[in-house]
Amino acid sequence: MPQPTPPRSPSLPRRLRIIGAASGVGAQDHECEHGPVAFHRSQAWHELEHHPLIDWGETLYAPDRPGLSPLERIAQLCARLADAVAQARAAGEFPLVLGGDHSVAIGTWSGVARTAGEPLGLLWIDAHMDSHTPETTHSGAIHGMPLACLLGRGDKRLLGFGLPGRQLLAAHTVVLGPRSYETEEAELLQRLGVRVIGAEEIAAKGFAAAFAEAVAIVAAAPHGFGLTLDLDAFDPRLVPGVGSPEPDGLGTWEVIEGLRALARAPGLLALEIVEYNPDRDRGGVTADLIADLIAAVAPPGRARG
Ligand SMILES: NC(=[NH2+])NCCC[C@H](N)C(=O)O
Repeated sequence: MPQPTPPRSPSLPRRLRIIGAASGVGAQDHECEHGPVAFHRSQAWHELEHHPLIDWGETLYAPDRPGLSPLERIAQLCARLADAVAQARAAGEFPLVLGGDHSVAIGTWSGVARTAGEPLGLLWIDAHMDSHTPETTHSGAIHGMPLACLLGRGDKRLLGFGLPGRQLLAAHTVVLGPRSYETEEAELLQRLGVRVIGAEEIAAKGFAAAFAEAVAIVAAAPHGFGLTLDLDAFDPRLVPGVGSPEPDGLGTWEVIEGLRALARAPGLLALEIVEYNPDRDRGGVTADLIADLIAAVAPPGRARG
């Protein structure tokens, strides 16, 4: 049985285990629940699955029993997801969670923090801030709340999957790319001391400089860090298959290049890609991008053929 990888060792090479988290119930429109299965069936995955160091572990679903509220369904999925991610890490593998709406981040990063034993750094790349609490949300949608939960603020039923209290160190958490948010969530992040590098600041200094600054902050977390990438961070003209498209956004190449560099950073513990909505995809371009993002962090390996 391989031993867990110590957090500060270089991230690569390690086997990458993909865990699908098929939740749509955190959003107003549930279409993202089809994301993991659609990607698993796509031509893009078909080409990637021959990679000798990438495996599809399993796909988890939000339970669908009558009488369960959306929050209870998300809580049950996140509990199982946290365990699956922790198991992958205990087996010495690198977990890559594919969502599903962004509420699944509660499970992913709770599982990673639990195995690290201490709160983490996290780079949150997104068009939104996802930092509402039940008291401040305008929509009631739980995919608008996961970052607040991971910082220890939110409904108690969503806070118990990892470390007691918080899963993240606010001082080593960065939100990169937001261009659609409400005042209350921006205020919470500011109060907690989370660095937010919004779309305007990125436009002013360039993506490469903004990304480098973000990585320097999160990678300085003493017990490791993660990356969660909401596909709606990209410009929907390039990446249409997302749950909550917002005008403008990041280019694809700059982020792929950034991920390539990040994959070599010591301390990167896991990766998450969320909000894939296959219903809105056009000609598979979003699935192709997901495959490119996975390939960017995968260890180099010869194809099994
Ligand atoms: N993961 C996402 N797509 N989040 C969108 C959140 C949008 C809005 N701020 C809300 O709370 O409803």
